[in-house]
This record gives sequence, structure tokens and C-alpha cells, in this order.
Amino acid sequence: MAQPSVPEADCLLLADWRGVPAVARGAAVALGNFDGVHRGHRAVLGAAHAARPDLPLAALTFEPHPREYFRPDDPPFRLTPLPAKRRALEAAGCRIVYALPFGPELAAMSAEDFVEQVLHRGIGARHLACGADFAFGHRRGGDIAFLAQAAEARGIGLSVVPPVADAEGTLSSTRIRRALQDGYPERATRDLGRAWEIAGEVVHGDKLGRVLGWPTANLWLGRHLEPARGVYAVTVALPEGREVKGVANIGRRPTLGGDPQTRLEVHLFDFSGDLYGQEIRVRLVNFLRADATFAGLEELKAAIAQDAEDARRVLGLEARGP
Ligand SMILES: Cc1cc2nc3c(=O)[nH]c(=O)nc-3n(C[C@H](O)[C@H](O)[C@H](O)COP(=O)(O)O)c2cc1C
Ligand SMILES: Nc1ncnc2c1ncn2[C@@H]1O[C@H](COP(=O)(O)OP(=O)(O)O)[C@@H](O)[C@H]1O
Repeated sequence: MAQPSVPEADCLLLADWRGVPAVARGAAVALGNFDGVHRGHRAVLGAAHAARPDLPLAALTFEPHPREYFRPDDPPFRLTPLPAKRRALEAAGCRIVYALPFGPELAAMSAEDFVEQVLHRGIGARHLACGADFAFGHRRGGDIAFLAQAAEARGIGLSVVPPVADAEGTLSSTRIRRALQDGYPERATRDLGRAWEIAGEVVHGDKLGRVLGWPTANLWLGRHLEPARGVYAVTVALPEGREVKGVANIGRRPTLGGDPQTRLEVHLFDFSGDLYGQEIRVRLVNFLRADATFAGLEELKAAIAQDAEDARRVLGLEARGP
């Protein structure tokens, strides 16, 4: 019988395990939260594909992240909110992404029911892959040993992938979050295999930037993790597909009295145009300095000029005269 095939160009995003279209059933399915889609996650995806290259590759993940559901008052911690996760999973070869709504029903579901109702009957998985520490079902009651026998009983294959590690230890989303909070975006880049980015819509600020001579496109962090506050050399993906270089501040503008919420402000080099309302993606390349409180606007302006020069140098741009 011919295998189901999912059109090459499309990555199907499905938010339910019920009513799955026939074309998506019978996949090789990688299981996990996949926040970041880092090199370790991609090893799990790679194992699923390597075991069954004849099947479409799917990732099964949850939205919201279970931790967002269980601890809604925690500060935002996501490396990849869903749109970014989907893009990264697609880039890693996924043709189907399940973002199952994590709520009371899934939180209460036993491991047995998860395998039977969701993986077997629901999405019709033919092969599964997960990391060695994967646990699932009510109170994480299902471990790898359970999954192995439950999968085998249903004729479903299973690949268990050992942790990806380097000299500093095991690669994990937690390690990447810590690197970003400590001001080491280049470590995040290494572990992710791409620069970490904050995506969002450009909103109106106080219109002070252009008065200072440094117009900045402003974004809220939303569900993204808050990285170390301070100044970064960045690259920015514009909606039209172009990537431009810039200098960004992530902080609460203590010089101006302090804001209640952290924002990202980015000045794009050699650019003029209206970005309001547009979705941009700001990729952190290097941390240049911590957020500071200056004595006044002239001092702030001088610091920004120095930051811009530093960022240009780090990013390999020609220095710009005063
Ligand atoms: C490269 C760069 C570095 C900045 N560093 C600081 C800083 O250390 N402390 C601070 O209070 N504000 C800092 N700012 C924020 C400015 O206060 C902000 O750009 C200005 O208030 C304009 O705000 P607006 O976009 O709402 O008009 C920085 C901005 C840029 C572009
Ligand atoms: N080189 C540039 N870098 C960033 N934004 C720019 C640039 N040139 C023009 N802009 C536009 O100017 C706006 C920022 O100006 P600014 O005075 O800082 O206003 P706001 O306080 O609303 O952010 C951006 O949202 C964007 O539309």
C-alpha cells in the first residue's frame, strides 16, 4: 500500500489529536517539548527520520508548554514561542507539527491513555523517538521502559536517543536559558545551531529615539525569556526577507526613570523606513555591556554612539564617522 505523503512545501500544524487528517497519520513522531529546537532536540528528530525515512517526520509538542500551565505565575521562559518553534521544526525536516493544547485533560491523562488514545488511535504513529529522560502522562507516570512495552504491544517502533553533550556537559534548554540570562548569547548560538531570536511586532514608543539621533524599533518580549539586560550587537530579519545589522538595548530605561516592563529596542544600521506594525526577528549576536543609568540625555547619547561603533565592529561593518 502506498504510504501517505504530506506535500513537500507544507508543514502541517495540528492542534488536536482527534480528527487528524489521513495524510498526517502513519508518521515517525518525535516526542517532547522541544523549546529551542536545539542540537539535542534535532538529534531526536534525526533518529526518528533515520529509523523510518519512508515515513513523514512529525514532532509532537504541547502548547502552552506544560510548565506555563502548571506554573502560570513564573516569569516567561520560552526560547521559542510556537511560531518560532514551528519554523525551527520545519527547518529540521518536520512535515507535521502537533501542538497539543496542554490543559486539564492532558494533565490528567494516564500514560496508558496517552499511548492508546493520542499516539496510537489519535495520530496513528508508526514510529516514536524521544530523549532518554522523556516522561509523560499524569504526574509523569510513564517512563521509557513503559513506553517501550506500550509501543511494542501496538507494533509501534521506538528510538531512544542518548543526551547530546560537550565538554561543558549535557545540552539542554535550561543551559541555553542560563547562558542568555548570564549575557552569553554566543553560547546559545552554539547550542541552538543558530542565533537565538526574539520576534515581535514593532510598537510605538516615546518617539524620543529619533530626537536623540538613534531611532529604535521597539518590541515587547511577550512569552520570550528575558535575557541579560543590556546592549547587544544584533542582526534583524525584516518581513521582506532581508537581514540587516543593528544595535539593541534590552531593558527598562533606568536613565529615563525606569519602565515597568522590559522592552527590546533596536536601531538598524544604514536603514530608514517605517517598521510600525511589522513583525521583525532580532537575533542576539554579542553582549556588549550591561544596562546603565546615565546622568542625563547627553551622556546616554554618547554611550549609544559608542555602542553603535562597538556593534559595527563586532558585526564586521565599516566604522562610521561622527
Ligand atoms: C544602543 C542603545 C543602548 C541603550 N542603553 C541604555 C542604557 O544603558 N540605559 C538607559 O536607560 N537606556 C538605554 N537606551 C534606551 C534609550 O533610553 C532609548 O532608546 C530612548 O529612550 C528612546 O526611546 P523610544 O524608542 O521610546 O523613543 C539605549 C538605547 C540604545 C539604542
Ligand atoms: N534605522 C532605524 N532603526 C530603527 N527604526 C527606524 C530606523 N529608521 C526609521 N525607523 C523607524 O522609526 C521608529 C523609531 O523611532 P523612535 O523615535 O525611536 O520612535 P518610537 O519611540 O516610537 O520607537 C521605528 O519604529 C521605525 O519605524
